[in-house]
Amino acid sequence: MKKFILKELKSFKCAFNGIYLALTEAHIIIQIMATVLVIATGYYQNINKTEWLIIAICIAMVIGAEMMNTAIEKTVDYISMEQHPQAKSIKDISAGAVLVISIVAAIIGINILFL
Ligand SMILES: Nc1ncnc2c1ncn2[C@@H]1O[C@H](COP(=O)(O)OP(=O)(O)OP(=O)(O)O)[C@@H](O)[C@H]1O
Repeated sequence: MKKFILKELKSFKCAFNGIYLALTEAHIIIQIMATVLVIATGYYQNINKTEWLIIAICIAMVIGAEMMNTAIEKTVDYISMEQHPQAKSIKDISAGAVLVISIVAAIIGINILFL
């Protein structure tokens, strides 16, 4: 049991290190700045509990997707820095996934905060 708990704690430590590493990435820093703006606007507009929860899901989806995208980009670059159509497809699809989530999050955010 003790071994299991120690292993879980180590996994948590690695995951927190992942968050720390992500915070050094330009795209993530921009997402964090956007998040601060959204939260400030939420307070200003005095949105209700349900709206805060929906906003929280959107923020987590966008930042989580951006972190996954960064991990995929780093994996591709780690395997090879060589230019290759397959590497381009992988990175473009991954970036496209972030875009899809960001567009939906923006539509939801605009509806809750401004309409
Ligand atoms: N090895 C590669 N082979 C072919 N095309 C690539 C390759 N690496 C990147 N690209 C193309 O360049 C684009 C930008 O790649 P890059 O790795 O610079 O990502 P980015 O979105 O600019 O993120 P970051 O600024 O974090 O590096 C990719 O979406 C892809 O179209």
